[in-house]
Amino acid sequence: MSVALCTTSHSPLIGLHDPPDDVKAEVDRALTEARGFVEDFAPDLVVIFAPDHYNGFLYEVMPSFCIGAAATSVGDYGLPTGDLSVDAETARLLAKRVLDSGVDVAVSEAMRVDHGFVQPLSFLFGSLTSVPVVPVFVNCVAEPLGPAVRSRLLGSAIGTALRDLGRRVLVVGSGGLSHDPPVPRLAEAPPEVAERLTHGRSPTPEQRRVRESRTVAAAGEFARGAGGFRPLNPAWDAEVLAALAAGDFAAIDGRPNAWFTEQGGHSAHEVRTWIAAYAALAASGPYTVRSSYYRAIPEWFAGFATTTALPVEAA
Ligand SMILES: O=C(O)CCc1cccc(O)c1O
Ligand SMILES: [Fe+2]
Repeated sequence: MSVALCTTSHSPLIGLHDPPDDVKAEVDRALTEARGFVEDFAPDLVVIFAPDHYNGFLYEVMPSFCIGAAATSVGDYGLPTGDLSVDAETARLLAKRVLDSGVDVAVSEAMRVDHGFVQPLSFLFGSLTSVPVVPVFVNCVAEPLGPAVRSRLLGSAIGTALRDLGRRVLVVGSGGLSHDPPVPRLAEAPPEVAERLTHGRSPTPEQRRVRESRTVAAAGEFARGAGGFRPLNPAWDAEVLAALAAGDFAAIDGRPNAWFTEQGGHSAHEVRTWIAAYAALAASGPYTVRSSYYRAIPEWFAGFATTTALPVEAA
């Protein structure tokens, strides 16, 4: 078996509210390089760790982690709808192995996923059905959150199980780094928003359109330095990227959730998906980062990074 990694920030504002052409071209080059890396590796299985933004996972039941044995895209922000080509048998096997390791992962036979999963999959593979995939949801926004170290243990358990599969597995992490876009929070939500965070899994197209145009408007304000949003934090982003590149999980394991929120903003918890993906890679031994791109892109409301990595002996 062999394993490779690609982690990338996502932003539904890509294509809807773009930065200047030179920045867009620079990101396009970085993403094209990542796609080339994935094509060269030619995975026969993709394990993707990604968050959700109250589209597929709501407070009706909010697991910390969930492995999907079937999954459908809700098609938020104009992204493709429809089923992912989930490798159900492998998903169920990985869930069993994760549970055996002592991490209480939930399972779903009907998972719904949003741009957190769909954007990297569409970008890296051109469709949701090009490669067999195991989707792994990591709760990164719905408080209360467990400690970040649990995502490392989840990733580590999955990486250990992957070693026995005899497959070519690409692990993907989707999200981060520092960013604090206007995702509602239950503790501060007025009743109608709390209702939506709990039960609102089927918004009308009009409700979706209104919500998404609010995100675009907020990104416009943020890019102009208005709106009172928490700034991006390139120094913190660099610190996290360096720790992951070095396999220095100890630098992150002991951090309280407040560290992520204070340094990177509420959505910075999305780096849990990167921690899980890097831990899955680390289960196959020492690794080396092959490419690492970073730029703070306020138009996309994101400290935006994309990395690729391989085990040392394969690099
Ligand atoms: O509409 C939402 O719920 C949030 C959208 C969103 C915006 C910027 C960066 C992200 O990672 C992200 O998810
Ligand atoms: Fe996100």
